[in-house]
Amino acid sequence: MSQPSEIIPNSSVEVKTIAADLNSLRESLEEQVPYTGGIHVVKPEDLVIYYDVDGEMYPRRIDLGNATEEDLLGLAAACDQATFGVNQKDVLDESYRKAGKMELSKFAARLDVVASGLVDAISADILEGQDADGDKILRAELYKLNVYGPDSFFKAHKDTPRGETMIGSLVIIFPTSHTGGALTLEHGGKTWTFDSAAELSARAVSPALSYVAFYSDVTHAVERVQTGHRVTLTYNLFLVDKYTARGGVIRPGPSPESAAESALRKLLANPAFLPGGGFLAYGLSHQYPMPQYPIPPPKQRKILTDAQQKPASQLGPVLRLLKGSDARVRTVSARVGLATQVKLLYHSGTNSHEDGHDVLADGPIHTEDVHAGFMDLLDEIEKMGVVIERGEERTLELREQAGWWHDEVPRRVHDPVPVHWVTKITEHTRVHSTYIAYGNDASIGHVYGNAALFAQVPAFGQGIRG
Ligand SMILES: O=C(O)CCC(=O)C(=O)O
Ligand SMILES: [Fe+2]
Repeated sequence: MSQPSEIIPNSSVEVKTIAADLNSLRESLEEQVPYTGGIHVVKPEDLVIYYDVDGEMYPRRIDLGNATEEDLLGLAAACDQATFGVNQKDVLDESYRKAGKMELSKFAARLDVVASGLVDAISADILEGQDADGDKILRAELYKLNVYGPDSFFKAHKDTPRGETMIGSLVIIFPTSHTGGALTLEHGGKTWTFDSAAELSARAVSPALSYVAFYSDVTHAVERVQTGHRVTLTYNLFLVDKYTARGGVIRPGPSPESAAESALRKLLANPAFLPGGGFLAYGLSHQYPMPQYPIPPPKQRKILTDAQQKPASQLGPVLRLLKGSDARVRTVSARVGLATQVKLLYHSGTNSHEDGHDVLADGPIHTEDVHAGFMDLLDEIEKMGVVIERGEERTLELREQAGWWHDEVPRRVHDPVPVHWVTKITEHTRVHSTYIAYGNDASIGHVYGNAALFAQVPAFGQGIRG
């Protein structure tokens, strides 16, 4: 068995430097904590809520800075039972979520998250990785009031995205006396706990409330409340254009992305790095909604020109919505003069992973053309995109997934474009297509394209490397 040439170590100093620089780029992009939380000092009147009670003519007033047990029981009694979303339906299931909820039409909160500085406080963290001079700000829209009495909880879930530009959620926890009800968050295999009750009682600042904001793709749960009442307001967070946003606040100062930027500049200045050009590739660390792809009927497709058929823009909305370290890739790349694009990575191999190629496409594969089975599908995949080199990192990864490997015998001759995977491909954001697979019987086969970020690097001596 001989190893494929691409993973034979080359002892030249240049190659070592490339590995070290790729490593600093990778480390600088390491996943940040996907939430932010703390205590926010407010004015006494910010803790006041007016709410309707069925059958009563006038609203009631509750001061959540000084609420008695009786006041809180009154608020809890005015709530409906909280539901949660399953397959676009609201479901009531007390084994999954036990809490009271009040719709926007039934209450008015004095708290103004923009004026009180809370949106500013979370923006620096939630917009981390976005371009400091960028034109995006956060808008918080009040969504609901919840009351978690004794034994209330909400099991692990992700919040339903409301609209294309929703980036996360903000939860405000009022300083009512309670224990338990910590929020646990999970992302990328790591978990965090934010115990707002403990935070509030540990800090003797008053009046103050506790807040936590997290990205939409973060799984979270509210642990059982042991005593007292945990009263919250939840807000949906949208990423909006600074110039068109109503009443927004511009995020504070630039956050330096300098480590990533200098590693990238050093790579580009190195003549041995992608000498003939290629791609820097980054797996997405967050999840994004993928647009739905209507497949044009065959007759209409015949008369479309190539340019009209070009589906590159279909992935454009994902690029605009990038969060956290994904956004940082785009920002840092732009600073050094590299444009990034979201593309789909298809693999034209069989289950052994070792054969076949990595293929980059600007849109989902047109599987409706595939009628002759699996090999025809592989052809179709290779025709519709750019075949890229595996590179050392990805070859090792595929080999690990397969659990074994053998000599690589390419199925066809190609001219693969060199690529360096800075961070591993993920399966958070993928497009799924079906095709008709012929075996003993015709059946439906499935093929996935995983979205990732790609920066096209010019050949040494050209463009920004000139
Ligand atoms: O109350 C919290 O901390 C989180 C509530 C929540 O996850 C939700 O309402 O979707
Ligand atoms: Fe939630």
